[in-house]
This record gives sequence, C-alpha cells and structure tokens, in this order.
Amino acid sequence: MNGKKLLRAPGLWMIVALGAALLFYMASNIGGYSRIDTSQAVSLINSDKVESAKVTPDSVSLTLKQKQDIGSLKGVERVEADYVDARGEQIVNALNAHQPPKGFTDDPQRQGIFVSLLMNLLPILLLVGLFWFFMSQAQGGGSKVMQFGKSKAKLHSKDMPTTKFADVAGADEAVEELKEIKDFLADPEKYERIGAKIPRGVLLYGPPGTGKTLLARAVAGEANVPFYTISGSDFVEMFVGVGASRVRDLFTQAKENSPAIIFVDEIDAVGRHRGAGLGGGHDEREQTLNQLLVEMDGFDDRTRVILIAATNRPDILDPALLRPGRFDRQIAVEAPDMGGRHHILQVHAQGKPMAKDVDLMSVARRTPGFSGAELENVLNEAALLTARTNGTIITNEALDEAIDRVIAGPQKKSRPMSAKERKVTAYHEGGHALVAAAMNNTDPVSKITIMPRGRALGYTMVLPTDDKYSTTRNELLDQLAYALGGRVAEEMVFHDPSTGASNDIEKATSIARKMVTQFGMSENVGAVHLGNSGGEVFLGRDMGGNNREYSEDTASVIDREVRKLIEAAHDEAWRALGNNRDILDALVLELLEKETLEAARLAEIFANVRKEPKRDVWLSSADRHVSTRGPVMTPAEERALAAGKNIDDNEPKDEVTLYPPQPPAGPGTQGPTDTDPGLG
Ligand SMILES: Nc1ncnc2c1ncn2[C@@H]1O[C@H](COP(=O)(O)OP(=O)(O)OP(=O)(O)O)[C@@H](O)[C@H]1O
Ligand SMILES: [Zn+2]
Repeated sequence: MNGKKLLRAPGLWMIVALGAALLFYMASNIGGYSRIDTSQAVSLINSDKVESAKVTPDSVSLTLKQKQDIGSLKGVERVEADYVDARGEQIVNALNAHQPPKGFTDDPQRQGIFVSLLMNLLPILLLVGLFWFFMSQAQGGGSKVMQFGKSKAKLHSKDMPTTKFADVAGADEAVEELKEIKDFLADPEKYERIGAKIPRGVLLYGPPGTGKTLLARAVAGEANVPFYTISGSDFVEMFVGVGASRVRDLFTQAKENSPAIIFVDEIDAVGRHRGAGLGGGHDEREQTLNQLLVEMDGFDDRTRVILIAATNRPDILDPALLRPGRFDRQIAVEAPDMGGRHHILQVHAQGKPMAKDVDLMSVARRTPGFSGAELENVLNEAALLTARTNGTIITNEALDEAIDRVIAGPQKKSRPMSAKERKVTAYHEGGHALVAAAMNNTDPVSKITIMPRGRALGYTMVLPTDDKYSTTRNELLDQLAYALGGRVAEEMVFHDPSTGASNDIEKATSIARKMVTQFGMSENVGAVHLGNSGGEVFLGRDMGGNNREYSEDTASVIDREVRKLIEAAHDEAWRALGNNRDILDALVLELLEKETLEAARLAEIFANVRKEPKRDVWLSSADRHVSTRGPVMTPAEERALAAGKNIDDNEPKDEVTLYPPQPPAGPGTQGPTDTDPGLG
C-alpha cells in the first residue's frame, strides 16, 4: 500500500481520531493519579487535605490542596482510589460528612450518564476502528473497508491483456484446446449461426507455476476481450454474503462488457466439495460456491462470457462444478517435459545476453520436474548473479548456480533421482508399455514419462480409443500382464526387483481377485459370485469380522486361483519382453534422453513389436464344447465386408485350440447350426 492510499483510508482516520480522543481522556482523567487505598483516601478527606474530588462509577479521584507523602508515595497531588462496594461508599460518606469540596458530585449516576458512557465506550470504539483498519489492510487495499455491499469494482481487476499464445511455451496441447475458446470470443456469430453450444467454463488444472494464469490471459489477449480476474481466496470473506454478492457483481460487469473472460484463480478455495470435512461446510464458502453455480446456470446461449478457472487440486472440487454446462471442459496443464522446458527457457531468455557456449537444451536436461515459473526463476537468478559480479553476459557457471539455488531454495517436494534409479524407472515404465504393445487386447500406449511426479517415479498411460462399458476376459488378462510388465522388466534386466512395483502388484491382485470372485472367469470357482470376503467395512476400512459368505475351503481355492492368474500373467509379460528385448532397450535409451514419449513416437518405436500369440479359446469347463459359429452379421457389416473392410470379430473361428487342451472334438460340435450351450 502506498502513502497516498494510506491517507485515503477511512479506517486509519477513524483510528487517529479515536486515539486522540482517548489520549485526551486519559490525560484529563487518569494521567498523574497515584493509586491509594480506601482508608488512605478517607483519612485524607477527614484531615481536610482535599481540594476537589471526582467520583465515577468505579473510582474516586482526589486532587489535594498541596503535595503530600502518602505511605511510600512521595509528593503526590492527585490520587485515586477504587470505588467498589462498601469501601467506595466510605469515601463518598466521608466526602459528604466533610465540607463538600469544590467540584464534588456525590452521586456517581448523576455525574453525566453521557460522559461516563462515552468514557466507557471509547476503548471499544477504538478496538472496532482498529479491527476495521486491519480488515481493510488484509484485503490488500485501504479503501475497501467502507464499500461492503456497494461497488466491489476494486475487488477484482479488469484489463486487456496483451499476452499471446506464443508467450506460452511447452503447453501445446492446452493451447490447442484453448484456441477454440478464443475463436468463439473473437467471432461469436460464427458459432451462433450454426447453433453450436459453447462451453461456459474451462477448468485449467495442474501443478503450480505451469502457466495456467498465463494461458488464460493469452486467450483474452488473442481474442482481444477484457479479462476479469479474481482469486478464490478473495471470496472467502469474513462477512457472510459478501462473497456471493461479489460473484454477482463480477458477472454483471463481465456481461455488460461482453465478450469477456472471467478468470477465477485458486477455485478450490471456494469450490471444495460441499459439506466436506468434519463439522459441516463453511457457510460463506458454500454460499459463494452456490452463487457461482447460479451465475453459470444463468448463462444463456447469447451470453458471451467464458469462465476460466484454475486449480492445483482438481480432486477436491465439488462435483457440481464439473457437471455439463459448468466447467465441463477440463484441460490439464502439466509440468513441461524436456522439449517444453527448452522452449520455455528460450522464451524467457529473450532480452538476456547469454555467453556463446550457453546451451539452453542442456539447462533443460538438468531441470527435470521444473515448472515454467521455476525455469523463469532460474534465468532470473542467473541474471542477478551476473549483475552482482558486474558481469555483462550470462555464463554456464551462473546458470549452474542458479539451478542449484532454485532447487535448494523453495524446497522441492520431488527429490532428485540417481542415475541408477532413473534407469530402473525407465525399464519399469518401458516394460509396462512394451507389454501393452505386445498384447492383443490392450489400448495403445499414449504416453510414457520418467519424470517424477508426486510419489510416482514415472508413469505409462494407456488410453482407450473409445468408450467402454464392459471388459472381456482377454482384456483383463492383458491388463494383468500389463500391470506386471514393469516389475518383470526389472527382474529381467536387473535381476533384482525394486519396491517401485508395489502399486502395480496391488492393482494386478485386485483385478485377479475380481476375475475369480465377481466375474466368474476362473476354472475352479466358476460363475459364482463370492461377494463378502468377511471383512466388515466401516467408513471405508476393513474392520475384520466373521461373516464371510463362503467357507475356508473356498477361500483357499480363491487364493489359489488368484495366484494362478497372476503367475500366468507374469509368464506372459516375461515372454513378451523377452521376445522384444531389443525394442525395450531402444525405448529405454530414448526415454532416458527425452524423459517423455508421446503417442506418435511410441507408435513408431513399437511398429515392429513381436506380438504375443492370441490366447486359446476359453471354456469355463472341460465339459463344454467349442462353438465355432460367430455372431450374426448386420447388413451394414456385410456391405463393409464386401467392400473389403476388415471386420474383426465376425470372422468364423475355424481353427480353435481348446483350453484346457482336449482331444479333438467329436462330430456335431462344429457346424453351422450349432448353438453355444456354454455360459449364456
Ligand atoms: N508454459 C510457460 N511458458 C512460458 N512461461 C511460463 C510458462 N509457465 C509458467 N511461466 C512463467 O511463470 C509465471 C507464473 O506462471 P502462472 O502464474 O501462469 O502459473 P500458474 O499455473 O497460474 O500458477 P499457480 O497455480 O501458482 O497460480 C508466468 O508469468 C510465466 O512467466
Ligand atoms: Zn509400474
């Protein structure tokens, strides 16, 4: 807050005035009075030493005719005694009995109710003034105090950013998604003409400093529309109703100036799951959130206001915020990979003279896990270090030290990985990905990274190509192998598996257990639902207990079946990796170099993967026979087939191997009229 603002702060003036009044009050009443006790006061009065007296509801002050020594008090002229209970009465009685001295009023009540009231209220007023003053300070501006419920114009800020998408580096996917929003804002009619519904809310989520604010500003800058910002934590007010009225006000203004963007930073501050946590919800927060939802629902098709919100914690947001028509478009803004970091460094290196041998790519390589803000900080630190030593160009040494400073400065949550750990992680993730690529019923691998994130050392992402509502047995078996792929790669390559696979093992076990107990996909248990494993579940925790729905024997059969599935998957993964060890090694090399590999590059690397053979047809019991007749074909499929298209699942399976292996099936088990008597 600067000096001018300070002078305009009404809270401050109030304090100055009240303070002065209080000082005056103290100087005229309390100042210079020495404390004496009741008997001393009575004897002073009786010995006629008192010039005047003043009685207030809680004290009696006496001005003496001349300076006196009273007990240990030397040369006092003004004394004061408590006027409480009977002892106070004694003083008043003494004063009354004596020649009443000048200025004495015997009845404390009569001594001006107004004055005594004022005197008592003064400290309270002062406190209120102080409180107001600090409240206004806390809001970051002195003059807001008196404006509750009036214009909150200053509480959010409006501007016309000049930021462009080109200023955002290494977030190409997010930029791509936001271009459509920009398009709409720049030319809403184009969308209205064809009746397209435009998203009302866009949620940008990702770790701090990755450029969410920057991206939102860039949308406004590109579309050349006003940008209103407010932070979720600003909403969280002390006075109930203020947050909600602010939201209302903000939307009104934005609509008046539409097309416009409203940016809500830290939306998790208001958008937390309602009623979360013990002790119920926070009233004010909830009201604010409700108002936000009301405003968003109030958008009609002609509202040209788009709400962009940012959060680091999408997981704690109230689901109501994420429903269609609200923040239904969610864009991940992730920490940049090596290429992205290089790009960001280039953006921020502009205007900073660098030595010839400075290689920003090598800076990028040494800063895994850094956000855009941290990279910007690295360059800035390097520039500061250079200036401090009166240098004129930034050298590699300065950059090295700057990196260390940024790492050591704000304690990074992710610890640096050793070279060995990095390699193990690369093999682990590579193992997952390669198994996925070698199986026949898996989704394509869309991304692998060995950048540490949270507690995970790396991750591999397999994305389904289309929505799925159920999963087949073969897909589950592939998922099992995929889950174990990381662990298997560690075993195969290092002969010494690490603890990094514990999550994978947990996941595989849970899949296998469900296959046995819920999906009827094991031989020795059959299509039986074995629901309750015996544990009482209370508040999400297994409390133990003895109401299992099946016997000890069944339990041990289940355990055996689960183990069998896991072992088989382990073997499959081993085979898949063993058959493709050359590809695994190449993948790991590239992963160590680039840290993150995306779908397109992965498809190239996996182009020549030696696939696992398709699994044998599964019969849930040896007594069932194999039907080789496929499902019917729709006319559309017949047309497609005639046009030479491949229709996978409709090919009749004329060559089958029984599982478990069986002697060749007798006559009658094959044929066009056969129906499948298996599990209907
Ligand atoms: N992808 C990027 N490209 C260029 N600069 C970036 C990028 N990401 C971050 N920065 C720099 O870091 C600064 C801080 O980023 P910004 O405030 O946008 O991050 P944020 O994701 O909104 O963070 P927070 O979650 O802490 O609010 C930006 O002003 C910009 O200078
Ligand atoms: Zn894993």
